[in-house]
Amino acid sequence: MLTLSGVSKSFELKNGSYPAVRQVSLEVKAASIHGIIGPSGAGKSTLLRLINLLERPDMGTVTVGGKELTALPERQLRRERQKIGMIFQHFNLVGNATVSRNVAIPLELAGVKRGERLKRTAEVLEFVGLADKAQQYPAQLSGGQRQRVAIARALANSPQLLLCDEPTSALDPGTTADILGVLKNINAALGVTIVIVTHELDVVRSICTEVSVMKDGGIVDSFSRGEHEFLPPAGHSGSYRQQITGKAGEDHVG
Ligand SMILES: Nc1ncnc2c1ncn2[C@@H]1O[C@H](COP(=O)(O)OP(=O)(O)OP(=O)(O)O)[C@@H](O)[C@H]1O
Repeated sequence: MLTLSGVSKSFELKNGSYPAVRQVSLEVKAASIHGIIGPSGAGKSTLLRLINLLERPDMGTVTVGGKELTALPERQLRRERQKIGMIFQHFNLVGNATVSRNVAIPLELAGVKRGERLKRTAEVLEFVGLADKAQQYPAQLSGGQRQRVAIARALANSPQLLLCDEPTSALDPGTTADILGVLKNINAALGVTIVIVTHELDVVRSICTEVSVMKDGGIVDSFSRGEHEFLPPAGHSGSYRQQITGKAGEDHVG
């Protein structure tokens, strides 16, 4: 579904160049929920932004749904990007637009006609359980409701892939469980592949089917629910794999 091949990204700083992502190759299976975990500064968010080319890789290729995004001219890239939804830790809603308008923005950008836009907006708001909030403004909603609006907006153009950057880090535990339920449902009911960057091991335990561990810009370990059972939190330290599955892993963080 998604293939990264030898992808690298450096940032130019005053005192030289900083390699945030180094030579990452990664295969994300269709209809999986793929978690990317690792310590702060490991390059997780940068890697996620490289998938939809919000950041351009310095090297390597990004292929989504059989199309090599890194080879596309800008216009075609914009069209392909519409098939990739994204949500963020702080929701990134437009404050002076209603819930309904927020959700309709990507449809407007995609050139969808008004009638179809209204229909689709109502559909996705219904899907996330916010049909009754359509005419409210983001400031009138709770954190969990705002993230639901952001999810509805990300789903508006019927994406095949949903990228989630710390989607529950600003939410309390109850609301986190709620939002994870919505993401699980998107994956199960709509078959959308999900890539989720998180530093919360519980998020990985509760919804991910595959896990990549990042450290210093590279992927240092990967494992799946198929090969290991994910355990409830035991509170012990050790590698990320150890904390999630109880089995020794290849990273030695924590
Ligand atoms: N636009 C930028 N310009 C300069 N440096 C950047 C930029 N974006 C990220 N970095 C640096 O790249 C490194 C990786 O950042 P990134 O946000 O990808 O890490 P992360 O694993 O997501 O961390 P966190 O969990 O703290 O969000 C960090 O050292 C960060 O300071």
